[in-house]
Amino acid sequence: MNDGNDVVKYAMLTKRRHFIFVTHPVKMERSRVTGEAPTTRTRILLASLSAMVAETVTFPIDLTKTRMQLHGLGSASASASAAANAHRVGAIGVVSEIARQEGMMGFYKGLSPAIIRHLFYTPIRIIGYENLKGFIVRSEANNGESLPLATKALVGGISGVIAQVVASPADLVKVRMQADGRLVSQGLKPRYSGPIEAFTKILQSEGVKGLWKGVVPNIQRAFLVNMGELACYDHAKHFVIEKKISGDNIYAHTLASIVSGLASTTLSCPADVVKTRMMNQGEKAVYRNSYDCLVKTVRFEGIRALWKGFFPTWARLGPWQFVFWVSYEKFRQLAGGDFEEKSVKHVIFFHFIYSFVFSRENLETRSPRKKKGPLFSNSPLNLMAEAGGVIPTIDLEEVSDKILNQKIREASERWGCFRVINHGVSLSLMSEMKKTVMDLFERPYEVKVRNTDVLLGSGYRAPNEINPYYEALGLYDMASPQAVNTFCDQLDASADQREIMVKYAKAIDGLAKDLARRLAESYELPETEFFKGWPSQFRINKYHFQPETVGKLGVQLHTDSGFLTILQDDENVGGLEAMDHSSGAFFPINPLPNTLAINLGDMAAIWSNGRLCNVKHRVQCNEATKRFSIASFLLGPMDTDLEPPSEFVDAQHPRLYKPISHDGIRNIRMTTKLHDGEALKLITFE
Ligand SMILES: O=C(O)CCC(=O)C(=O)O
Ligand SMILES: [Fe+2]
Repeated sequence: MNDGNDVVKYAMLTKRRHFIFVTHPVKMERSRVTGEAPTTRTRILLASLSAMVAETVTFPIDLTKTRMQLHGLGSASASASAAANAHRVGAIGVVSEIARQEGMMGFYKGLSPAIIRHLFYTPIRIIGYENLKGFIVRSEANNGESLPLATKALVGGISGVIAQVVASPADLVKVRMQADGRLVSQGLKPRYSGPIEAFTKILQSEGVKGLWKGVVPNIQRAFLVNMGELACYDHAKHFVIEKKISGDNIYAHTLASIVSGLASTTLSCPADVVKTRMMNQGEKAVYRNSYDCLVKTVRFEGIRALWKGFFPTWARLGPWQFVFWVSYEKFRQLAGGDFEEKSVKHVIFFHFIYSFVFSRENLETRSPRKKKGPLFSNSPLNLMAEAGGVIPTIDLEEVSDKILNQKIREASERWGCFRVINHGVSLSLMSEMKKTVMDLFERPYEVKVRNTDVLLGSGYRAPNEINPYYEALGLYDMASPQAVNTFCDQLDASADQREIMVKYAKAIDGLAKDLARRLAESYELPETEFFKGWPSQFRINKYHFQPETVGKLGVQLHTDSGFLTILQDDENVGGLEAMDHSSGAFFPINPLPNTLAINLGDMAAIWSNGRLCNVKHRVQCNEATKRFSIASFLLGPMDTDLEPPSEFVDAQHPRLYKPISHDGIRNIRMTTKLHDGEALKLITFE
């Protein structure tokens, strides 16, 4: 069964009548033993089968990784706080949780879309590589000479690119179905019933072009991965055989696959880092393009930053390549004999079973959180948060302090934001304050500019070119009655307004400190007044939303730099959105009268050694109505460096951030323009 293809022509037959992978010097002639070699069609099927085996064997690793992210347990791309949480439960905890709650089959949810993708991607790149190489060898004058590694690398890269372009729709279907799985895990309805429906729906709603969304970063990665994988496997294998380290057997295949796993991880890691950063930078572009991102990452964080997340990537690529190559070689051996006909049929049968019969069983169709999980149990608080995609609401009059503290901690770790009711700030004070705020913005420009900065950016901000709909007034430090009075003087506030301001500042400051203390208590820390002497900043915001601003951003995606923010958001006009740090999805923080919204900021992530989530949020214009909000920030130590209490640091939770004051973190944010929490990456320990 030889279709005379080029690889076959130059491949080497071993004594056991099978071909080893691709061409090689010295023994380049065609075999005279049988002439039997797997045809292109057979090799496509064998590569598919091997990819299925590799995907099936290593899928649990991927699933564990995804689950860790869902738990907010971090990965290369998740936030630093998530990464820190990862230490707490870790991969072993997640694995045993899946096994306990869902049994062995729990490890294989979502396998089908992942396999479908490989049924396109892997055979194309493997057979593409083999055939393309055979073609080059044939056209070379020195027929029979080995190709240099660089040529192999190029051929590997090109094959990967072609495969990725063809497999892109399948890749998209896989990604969408996995995202669907997350919807299901949050109690929401999935969008697609299986891969076929996903494909047709994407085609209908997004057109043919929609099927190739995100193809560019993916082909960049495919180039690097395949350059590493195909060329290094090929080269390493022949090296091992030629140097007689091993014969052409499982040992050679194992050694070569280890080399290829390491090489492809090393090559693709920087691309992953750049891709993640580009994708996470939101509307306010920090990096102009991938190259700029690469340069800035190296400049600010050193060259090693490009290999952040090496281990999680390798943990998947390494075993995958090992299983793939060893099975592919084995199947090829078998295909040389009588096995072939039968195996082809088996492969087709397996394709069918895997791809379509199990296709509905996509990732996370049963929520891992339906039962009690170690990190984030399904307390009513959390179910509420997840079912409607709204942040948790916590009643501060909860009878049990212990339960209340626990709720505050859970919400702060998982979401980094929550609403509080029965917070002790009276409704009348809140509405008087709102009226005062609206009135202060009515002052003429000459008056408003008297509200000068104490700290950079603490005073008046007029609408400007970059942000024409946003205006703010503010003061530092709101815990000081004198500073509040100065602010009132600047703005010609009436005696009544002054009184309201002072009362409001006192109430909010008390609440902020109460919440901070409760957090410390929830971790059973001996030092619960850790925030003593920390200043607070106060800012009132006015959004000049108009019909033409609908859909635009009033405030860009950012984290608050301080420890904790209390926000009296507009009770009538929505638009505030927070990002779920584990999925990257935005969810609205809808207005809820008589409540306050709480955000955790950068200082909280530093203090807790990454446990608390510095939530990313933004304000979007949804309607053409003016919006007002009143934000109070408990900042952090001004001129002493903040370090996590020793309880947050141990062997499993190594120290994440270098000690820094609030002023320090603010300066980094200002100079690097990283306002979305990414500045913390610049102070991490390697
Ligand atoms: O206006 C809002 O609702 C949010 C404002 C905000 O995020 C901030 O001032 O830091
Ligand atoms: Fe904010």
